[in-house]
Amino acid sequence: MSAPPRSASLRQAQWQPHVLALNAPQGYVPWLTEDGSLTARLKAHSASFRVQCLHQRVERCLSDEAVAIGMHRPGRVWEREVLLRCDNTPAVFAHTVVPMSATAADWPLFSALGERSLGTTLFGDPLVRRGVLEFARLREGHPLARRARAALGPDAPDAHLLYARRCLYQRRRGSLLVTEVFLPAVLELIKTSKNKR
Ligand SMILES: C=C(O[C@@H]1C=C(C(=O)O)C=C[C@H]1O)C(=O)O
Repeated sequence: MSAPPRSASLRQAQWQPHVLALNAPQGYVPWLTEDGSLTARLKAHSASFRVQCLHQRVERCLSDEAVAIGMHRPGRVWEREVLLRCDNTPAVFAHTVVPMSATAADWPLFSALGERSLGTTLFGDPLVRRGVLEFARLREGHPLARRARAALGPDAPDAHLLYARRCLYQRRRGSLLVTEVFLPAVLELIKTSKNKR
């Protein structure tokens, strides 16, 4: 099978289950592999936490997430993108997609989340099944790297390698894929949290 054209490979990340393969900065690993809610961890490491909802609308899913959410090819999904802000500094850019086949019975709270954290609806719901975490380094050309930088505006860091993780959640007959892109500010949170010990 011929390799995808170079532009296609730039738009796709190599998602894998082994965080150590990323060679991420040491401080990142416990955050990337956080088993609980990332919201809870961010709240514990900051004086104020806010979910800034960038949009929630129907979009076409990314080429490297279609199969993960059970679609044969990229198609229409509900897409939610947010910045998680710690002490008003963006720490995580999060991108969530839900196939249009899902019903309100599958994800009853998703459509009206607004600036409440998605995590508060996923963790603690006995019907939600969480899949395995996958990890990737996002190249500058990856759509989520581009969107994260666009969301940061003039404060966007220089061409940093962005480390990301994603996880598939299932509830009744619905799937929901959450991808979290760790912004360089998380490293500052990690350093300050270490200094507080
Ligand atoms: C899944 C969680 O929810 C967080 C909040 C999100 C949102 O509000 O859209 C998206 C991703 C997460 O970082 C979590 O807290 O672990």
